Amino acid sequence: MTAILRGDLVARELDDATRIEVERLRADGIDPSLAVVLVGEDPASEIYVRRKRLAAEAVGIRSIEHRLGAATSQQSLLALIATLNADPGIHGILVQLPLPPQIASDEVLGAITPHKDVDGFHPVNVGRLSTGTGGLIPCTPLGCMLLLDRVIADFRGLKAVVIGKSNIVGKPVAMLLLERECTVTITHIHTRGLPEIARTADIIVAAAGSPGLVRGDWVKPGAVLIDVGINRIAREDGKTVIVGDVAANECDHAAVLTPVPRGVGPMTIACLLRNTVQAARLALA
Ligand SMILES: Nc1nc(=O)c2c([nH]1)NC[C@@H]1CN(c3ccc(C(=O)N[C@@H](CCC(=O)O)C(=O)O)cc3)C=[N+]21
Repeated sequence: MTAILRGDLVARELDDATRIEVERLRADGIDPSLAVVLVGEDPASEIYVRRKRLAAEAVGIRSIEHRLGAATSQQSLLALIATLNADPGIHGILVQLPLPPQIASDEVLGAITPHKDVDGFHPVNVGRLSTGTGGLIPCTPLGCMLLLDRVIADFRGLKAVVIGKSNIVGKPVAMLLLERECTVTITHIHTRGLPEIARTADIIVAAAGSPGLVRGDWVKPGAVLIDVGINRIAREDGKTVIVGDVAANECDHAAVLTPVPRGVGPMTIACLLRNTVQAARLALA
């Protein structure tokens, strides 16, 4: 029988620790503050930005939102980022993705000063992750590792298969698994023989953005499944539901599975808040 690893419950514990850290920072004269920049009116982004604001306020982090129109130029966005970089009262900066087509995301993400880059997407933080030299760790990959820490005591030598090669999840989570001395195979939906490769895994991190991709016969008995997928699909009754990348109903021979929703998603937000207090602590140094 599969153990369901509820990310929303683990996130709540993380938030309790973050709340205490916020109080400590306040006592040291720092009011941890997160600036979230939203460009355009993407409905999913609205949901996530709202969730981030509510979660930040619940732990005492000041959340400031900057909403720009969909036609905003890259230059105007870069000017706002420069202002936020220079503002000593702002400790974390997050520019909600995706951005409208006229804006080059990598230029924008590269413009955020690395010590305020609470997404961990800046090349400096990516480099620090790759070399294991500190820095801010991307929220979803960090959330995956904190969930795995709940069920795995010793990672050394375990076989991990990451499905998905995005800069946001696939590549960084593979690095974190490597740091733990797993043997890591990074795959993607075009990988030939993907089911056979997945079947060798003690740990599967499914981050391909492909609903129900990981079938039951891709999973060896006793494997641990981290489902990062957040796929919105329309049901027969026309309602939109969120499903993961794992065909959960076929995987009751797995040892552990994170559900979608209430799995990795809430951990992403909890780790954003944790990164924000880490960045604020840096401001004290
Ligand atoms: N610069 C940037 N950083 C991000 O971290 C970032 C982003 N842009 N763009 C969009 C993605 C997506 N993302 C999620 C956050 C929380 C949930 C989450 O809490 N999901 C709930 C369900 C939410 C719902 O009902 O839709 C769950 O899985 O239980 C999901 C997805 C952060 N993102």
